[in-house]
Amino acid sequence: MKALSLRELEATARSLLNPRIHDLFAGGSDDEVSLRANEDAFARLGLIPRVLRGRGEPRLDTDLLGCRVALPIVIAPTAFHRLAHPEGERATARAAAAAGAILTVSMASTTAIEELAQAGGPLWFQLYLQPDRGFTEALVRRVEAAGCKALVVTVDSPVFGRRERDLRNGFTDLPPGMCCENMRPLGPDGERGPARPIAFSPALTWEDVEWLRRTTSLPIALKGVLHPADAKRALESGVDALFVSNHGGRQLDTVPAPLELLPALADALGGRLPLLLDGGVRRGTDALKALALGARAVAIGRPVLWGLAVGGEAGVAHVLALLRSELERALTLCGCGSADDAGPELLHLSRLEQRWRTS
Ligand SMILES: Cc1cc2nc3c(=O)[nH]c(=O)nc-3n(C[C@H](O)[C@H](O)[C@H](O)COP(=O)(O)O)c2cc1C
Ligand SMILES: CCCCC(=O)C(=O)O
Repeated sequence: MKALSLRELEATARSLLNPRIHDLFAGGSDDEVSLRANEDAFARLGLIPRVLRGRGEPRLDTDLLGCRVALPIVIAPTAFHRLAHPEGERATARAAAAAGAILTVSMASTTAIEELAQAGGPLWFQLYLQPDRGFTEALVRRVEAAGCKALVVTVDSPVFGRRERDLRNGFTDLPPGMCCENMRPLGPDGERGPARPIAFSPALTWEDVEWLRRTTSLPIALKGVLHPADAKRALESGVDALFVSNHGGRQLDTVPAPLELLPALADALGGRLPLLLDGGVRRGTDALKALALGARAVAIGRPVLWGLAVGGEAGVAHVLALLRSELERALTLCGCGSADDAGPELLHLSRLEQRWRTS
């Protein structure tokens, strides 16, 4: 029986997964305050529909960083898909391609980027800038050659978050036979060396982003920019988009939900950069709320892992199909013909917030 919602799918995945793997996917850092905040923020924000607008069937297709996509829902980068299903990222890539959705391939993907490109769908590649610029540049060339359409540079990880579930469970490394395939340097004959560990560096600066800007002509999105002052700084570095994200509550704990930070970031940027949002998106109404507050698209992390765990490619296809139909229904119920029709007037802001936003 197919799950009727992402919540049902999550429960099924939990019953199927090894508890250590489930915790690795589900967990957040420290007290998991941010993890809980992400979903709560959507539940707390109400929608007030418009009626009798006659907009017909809503359209979901849009442009994201030069890619024409069938829906404003992107697959966020998540590590280690082969821990969820033997076909791992290959299954995810096929489901994304069939749905016309972008897959953001994690730097910690357990499948090589060249294999994922064979699925034929649009791919973005997530990068942790490595202190070894030579390695980073070689990886950028590799993902360019594989046909990736953008780089998503994660900037919220100057050090890895402390995930107490993994410490308790003793999860330290991938099992034998699995590694971060894109961390294996390619030799001159195309043979792959042993995988390097991913470095998380507190020494990175905007200059490193500007170096990357000079090094590639691919569009660059920065993932994990949350402060309006950093959003403005990002404009100067020549990047093309921002992911408003607290890394699914896995890095700095007690960071508010991205949904709550979105309005201030949208105000600071005044439309000069497209914003994507991830963290806690589990329903079409969640996606609609983010779009109404100014996001161009949302991204989903854990739901894809639940889909993979339950049904491999078909499971991920089901996740995308559920969210797609829920978003269509939510737009229709709000009297919107597309995301362009969805603005903050659909949101039930408290009196206090209304006063703040109009002052
Ligand atoms: C198991 C797991 C692995 C992740 N791996 C990465 C990663 O390799 N790189 C990255 O930038 N973000 C990573 N993230 C964060 C996601 O890209 C995304 O920000 C987050 O999962 C969104 O929240 P959601 O899971 O509530 O949808 C990971 C998240 C999870 C749950
Ligand atoms: C070395 C793997 C990094 C994955 C990651 O970013 C996460 O688990 O949140």
